[in-house]
Amino acid sequence: EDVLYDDNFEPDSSKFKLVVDEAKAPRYLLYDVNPGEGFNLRRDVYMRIAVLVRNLNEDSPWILVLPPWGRMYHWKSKDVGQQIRIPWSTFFDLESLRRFVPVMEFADFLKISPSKEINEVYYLQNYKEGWDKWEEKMDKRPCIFNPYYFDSEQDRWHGWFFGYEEEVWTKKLECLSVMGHASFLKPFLTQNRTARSIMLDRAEIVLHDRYGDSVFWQARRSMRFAQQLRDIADDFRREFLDSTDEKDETVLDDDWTQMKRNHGDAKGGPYLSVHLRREDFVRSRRKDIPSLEHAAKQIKKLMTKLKLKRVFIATDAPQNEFGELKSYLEEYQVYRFTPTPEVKSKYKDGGVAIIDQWICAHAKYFVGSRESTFSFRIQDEREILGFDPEKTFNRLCNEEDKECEQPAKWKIVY
Ligand SMILES: C[C@@H]1O[C@H](OP(=O)(O)OP(=O)(O)OC[C@H]2O[C@@H](n3cnc4c(=O)[nH]c(N)nc43)[C@H](O)[C@@H]2O)[C@@H](O)[C@H](O)[C@@H]1O
Repeated sequence: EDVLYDDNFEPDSSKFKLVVDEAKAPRYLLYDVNPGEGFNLRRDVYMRIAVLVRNLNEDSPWILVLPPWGRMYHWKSKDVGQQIRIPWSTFFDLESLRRFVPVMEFADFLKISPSKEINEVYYLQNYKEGWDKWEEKMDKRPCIFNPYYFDSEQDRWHGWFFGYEEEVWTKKLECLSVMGHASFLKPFLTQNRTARSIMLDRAEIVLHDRYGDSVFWQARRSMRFAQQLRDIADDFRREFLDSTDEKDETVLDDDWTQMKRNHGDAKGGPYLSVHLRREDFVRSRRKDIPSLEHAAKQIKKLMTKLKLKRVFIATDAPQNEFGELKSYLEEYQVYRFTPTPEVKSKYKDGGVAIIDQWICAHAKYFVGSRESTFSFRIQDEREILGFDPEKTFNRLCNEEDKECEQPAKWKIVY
């Protein structure tokens, strides 16, 4: 059964900054991440793969196929229907992504591959025996764990495939033990000339090529949130927090490639923003997560120091915990974003998380939670907007943690 690719399909290629060799048909790189990982770690994995695909495009055209969002452990809302097969355009601005690397939605990939086959799937894994010395290497190995299942009648492998498990399949599945950076896979991918579409599952196994360099930041800057979500967050800022881009000096350039800010350019709105990570972190990071009362104490101290009246709380806490926190902060105006049923059903838990992040990104001062990638992504956003790092790289501490070491300052590089 041949895979019928439409070679003329170019997803809005006018925006590509990359020179795509017209003579060669593009190839497709797909990826997925360990099901246990949350939204913001997945965004980090996207960056690793986007840098790889950009690197691949230096030699021949490759398109990164965006893995639909879903089946996320933290996305628990029951009132919004099943949270699977969510396209990237719900959350991100595809035009911005395409200024860094050619991307297409998985649903569009399926349209141009009617047989619904992904030619080859490589399930990445660590080395079973562990390692003494870190060195870049990869080897085909027996699978340590294999979540795919084989249909011997049809000679096909099936698996989750982003919620398309009924339709999508592959003939070839292999496990690859890898220790290395994302672009270490480049020779493996380019020397394989037969497969038009290749998927890397468990892509979080590979590392960033160069964490924190200018290419890393280009990938990060390209991940602009969808306009519709930014609009909802901006309306909330205007209505409740006396915050607009003009006043706060956070106006965005339309094209991120043209945008360059110095630290301190952004002033931010007259409120403190807090990312208070609760839920599973309360149990799994007992030493880091403060009690609600102690969180309130730290918030009060900041409010006094910064002479602010308003505080915005982004949190995954249930409403009763939020109520408790609020009760300790009676002298202040305490806000939480609560979506209307329409917004919730349209944008779901992921969209609400983004709205929270965008509001946090625009405050005069931000304080987050230790080792939460949700807080990290807010920090990067503030670096892009041009805040003073002192007003960004802060965290709440547990009452027992007397040192209260503050987060590393990963400053933007252009
Ligand atoms: C246990 C670990 O937790 C790690 O979580 P961590 O880094 O905080 O951050 P995330 O990877 O984003 O996962 C946390 C999820 O919880 C929800 N959430 C957390 N904080 C907020 C908030 O302030 N507002 C809203 N609206 N939602 C929030 C949201 O769905 C978010 O994607 C994962 O990345 C790891 O993969 C792993 O699962």
